[in-house]
Amino acid sequence: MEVVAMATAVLFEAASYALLFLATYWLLIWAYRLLLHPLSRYPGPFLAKLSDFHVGYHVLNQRLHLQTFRDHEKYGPILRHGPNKLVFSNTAALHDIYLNSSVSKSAVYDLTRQANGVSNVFNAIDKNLHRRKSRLVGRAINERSMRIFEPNMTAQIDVLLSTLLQSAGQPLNMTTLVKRLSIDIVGLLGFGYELKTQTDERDRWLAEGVVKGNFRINSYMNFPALRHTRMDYIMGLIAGKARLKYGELVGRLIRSRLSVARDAHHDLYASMTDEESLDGEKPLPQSEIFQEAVFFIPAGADTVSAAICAVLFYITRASHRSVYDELAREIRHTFATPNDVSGGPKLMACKYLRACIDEALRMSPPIGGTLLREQEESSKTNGEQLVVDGHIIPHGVQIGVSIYSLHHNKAYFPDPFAYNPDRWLSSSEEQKKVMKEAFVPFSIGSRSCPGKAMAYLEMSLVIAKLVSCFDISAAPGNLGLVGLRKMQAGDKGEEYDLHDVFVSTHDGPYLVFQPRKQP
Ligand code: HEM
Repeated sequence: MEVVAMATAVLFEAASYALLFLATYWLLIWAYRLLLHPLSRYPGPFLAKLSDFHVGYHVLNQRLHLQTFRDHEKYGPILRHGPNKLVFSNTAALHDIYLNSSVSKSAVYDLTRQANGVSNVFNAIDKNLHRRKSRLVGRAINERSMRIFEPNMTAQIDVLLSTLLQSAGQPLNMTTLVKRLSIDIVGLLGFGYELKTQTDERDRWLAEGVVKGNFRINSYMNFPALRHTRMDYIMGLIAGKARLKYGELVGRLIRSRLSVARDAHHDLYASMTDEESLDGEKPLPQSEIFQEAVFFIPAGADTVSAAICAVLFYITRASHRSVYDELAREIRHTFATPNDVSGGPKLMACKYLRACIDEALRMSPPIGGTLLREQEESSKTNGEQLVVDGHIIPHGVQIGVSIYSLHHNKAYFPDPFAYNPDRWLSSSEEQKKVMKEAFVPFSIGSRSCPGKAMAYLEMSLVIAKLVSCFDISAAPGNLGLVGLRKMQAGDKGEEYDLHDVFVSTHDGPYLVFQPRKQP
């Protein structure tokens, strides 16, 4: 009995010492981060100075882009947003970070790799590896390739139009329909595969699966502790079933692609193995090519669908009636029927359409978070100094510009919460220059989006065809409010509600489509 009591007392004492040690350890770390850390003089939320919990909480809430904006409003253009992280909201920092050859993607991108460890163009941090992948992927989705791919895209958009014709007069959730459309398009682009989620139920779960996958990687990137603790297990469970299904689907896509000739489709696989494109280089191993094709699903589907739904949301708000009328006038004047809408000089000349798209991308950027970067290893070892917006950045500090905050910075975009396509057309040349410099939905520099040409083509074709084919209005009653963000006191205007999971996800708008009489 006595031995048990003694052992319990010893254990109790050991546990107390361990707790005391842990408490002292964390107190010292927090005191260091608060008072002595090289970033201690930078303003930011108290909790963010001590730990990643501030950012982690808002990441799990899918509202980090909005919180970062609010923190900028409170603390100014330079924000300490983690013990070792600085976030900016101005163009000087944008250039110093993203156009700087001594800066690379942050090591947090490593956390987005698949279990097999193979990297893709998005998470390849090594510059040489990235350059090679980027050249090959870029060729598959540049403007030239898009001209060849356009008939596939148009055929899918026509499926959407026929769905809308069949349900004319009913309120329809555009998030559901546009996500299916954009997934079907990237399936064709990546693998030459007809997923047919617009017309067939089988793979419709993919839309939700992509969101879960994005949520997981975004949580890891912003709150890396999740990756290294048992939380990973919980996150795995959240994404678990979807991940298995995803693996099964990818296997099916690859088997189907390999069962036909290389040039049977104009897709990423054909482009990346084309001798002319390779220009004497060795092709990437098949596993890597398919890794790129798989990445097209989150990269090319949810981004474009967020943008299209945002445009549809803004142009159908009652307060934007004049925007809708002007857009309809331009499209219907340029194209006699929906079938006449195609890529090329006429579509490019639709300046108001482009302004409507750009204004939606500004207010509701599909990737609105902070793309984290850090000083290159080689630059550190050469003893070079990294200077951002006049600040010397200590080695190892994570840096980035919050795209949502930049796009809502009053210094560049007066009245930032007003959806005003005209700002892109009728502002002074000087003001246009200021806005263009601060408008970065596709990011800038060597890691900017190679899918920009495809995205503009898809967004323009969808909006132009819809406006040409239908009279569109917001659904009546409460359904018409789905997608409207609850604004904070002081935010004027109406904004499309995006949930930040790296690539944003969304719901609504619910719209009603009335077919127009065609000539
Ligand atoms: C409106 C639509 C789109 C937006 C707003 C957008 C935005 C972006 C942004 C901000 C990045 C940089 C991410 C980072 O630095 O971590 C990026 C990267 C990328 N995007 Fe897009 N994107 C769009 C559409 C597309 C499409 C249609 C594709 C192709 C199917 C695509 C393929 C990629 C790829 C492959 C990367 C990685 C590039 C690299 O790291 O070198 N994107 N995109």
